Amino acid sequence: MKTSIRIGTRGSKLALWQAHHVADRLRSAGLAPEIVIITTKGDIVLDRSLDKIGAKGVFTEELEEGLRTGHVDIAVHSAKDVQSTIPADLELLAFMERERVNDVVVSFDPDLDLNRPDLILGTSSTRRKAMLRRFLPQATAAEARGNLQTRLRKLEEGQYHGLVLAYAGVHRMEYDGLIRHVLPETQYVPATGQGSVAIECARNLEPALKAQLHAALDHAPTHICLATERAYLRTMEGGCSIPSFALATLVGPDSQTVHLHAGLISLDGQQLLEEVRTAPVAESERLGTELAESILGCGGREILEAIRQGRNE
Ligand SMILES: NCc1[nH]cc(CCC(=O)O)c1CC(=O)O
Repeated sequence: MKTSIRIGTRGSKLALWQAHHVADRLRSAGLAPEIVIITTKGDIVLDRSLDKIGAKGVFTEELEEGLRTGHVDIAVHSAKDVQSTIPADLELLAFMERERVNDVVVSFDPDLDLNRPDLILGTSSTRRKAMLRRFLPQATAAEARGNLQTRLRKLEEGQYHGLVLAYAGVHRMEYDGLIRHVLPETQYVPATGQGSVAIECARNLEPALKAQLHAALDHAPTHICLATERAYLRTMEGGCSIPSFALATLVGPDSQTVHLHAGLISLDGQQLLEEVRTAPVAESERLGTELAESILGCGGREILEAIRQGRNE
């Protein structure tokens, strides 16, 4: 069996951190990893917000093409950026152990007060914008696209008082010193997959190699949680640009119960639909699907329809 593994990744600093994290694990498992940088549409189109370029797969398509042609053996993604349904000839082989899931506010102002009346917070996520409108109605949510470094430069230039970002990315880039507030995950529920790294491969990759990669990279509890959240997202039919959220955790004496907190918020923050349900681990995907069906049936469909109509104007 071959031991050299070509790892496909985007070229951003965060993506490269993740690819190196994978490479380290593979080396420990006796494999010889090599990192191959592949540029995606999401890296090139920086002047429009994600919901306008059609967020579906903007960070993944070119990587997936590399898996098909055999140019790379595996592709590394932030799990949050992976579409809810992936092409039939590809599979998600592993989810790596999840980081703290929270959103955080970073700022150069050590005393940043989230309740100041003129607060401007930068974010590019529809979920975060909607949540800010609801939970911090006095604040202005301003568009902040680009990679972490670009956003921090805009922050430094004074375009915002703070940025709302995933703890995971901030921590991986070693900007922990700028974290002023950790937003509670029970209120600012994170996006599906936030904080985990996903490994994708072609279905027809050599089975023994797949097994070895899975053993080296997969974290079983994270995998269960992500499968639950992804089943939720798939049923929500939205991709990453709709303001849905889902956080699964394992609870109970033997971590044999999945606890799912998920929902949908209207863009103006006025309507928040959320539910908490639990199920045995063996029924985790059904839990995700059923919770999504419940949200859709209790007004979620109308929220999604309103968002779609707004976008098409
Ligand atoms: N959509 C961009 C993106 N994709 C993954 C992360 C951070 C790492 C993670 O959530 O795993 C980020 C930046 C952010 O949301 O602040």
